[in-house]
Amino acid sequence: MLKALVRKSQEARNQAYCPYSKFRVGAAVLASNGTVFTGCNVENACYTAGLCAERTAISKAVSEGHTSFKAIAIASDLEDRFISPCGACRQFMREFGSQWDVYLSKSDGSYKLMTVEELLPCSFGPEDPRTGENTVGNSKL
Ligand SMILES: O=c1ccn([C@H]2C[C@H](O)[C@@H](CO)O2)c(=O)[nH]1
Ligand SMILES: [Zn+2]
Repeated sequence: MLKALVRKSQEARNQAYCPYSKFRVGAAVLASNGTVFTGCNVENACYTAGLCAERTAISKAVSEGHTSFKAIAIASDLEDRFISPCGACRQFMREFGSQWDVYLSKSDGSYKLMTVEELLPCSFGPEDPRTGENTVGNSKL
């Protein structure tokens, strides 16, 4: 089951579009209803416009109506190190909760399990901004 999610992230890695870094990354996110969405990194000649694999996969899921997730697996070609998501991806995951699982894998498919909370402690999330009709700026009326 989780091995299967890691395998799907490895398959997605094959689609990586990374002519600049040549660093292939794949991700597979498991929605709460059991559907899996995959993604790869998508780089751009304007380097800063590039997308990470994790955000590609999560955006595919959200754009098809899924905002509740059980787990995400991430794969790279690193042999001796577990791939570790960048800060932007950690925050992107956290938008959809802190208590879900992140499988960080090595190229041989071995993995380390961490929660979003462990990857991004003391986080800022959707519950935090106090905006809306009963507030002015940051002050609750
Ligand atoms: O967790 C990660 C780390 C890096 N990358 C991508 C971004 C860029 O395309 C390349 C090199 O940083 O790898 C990901 O997609 N996910
Ligand atoms: Zn990232």
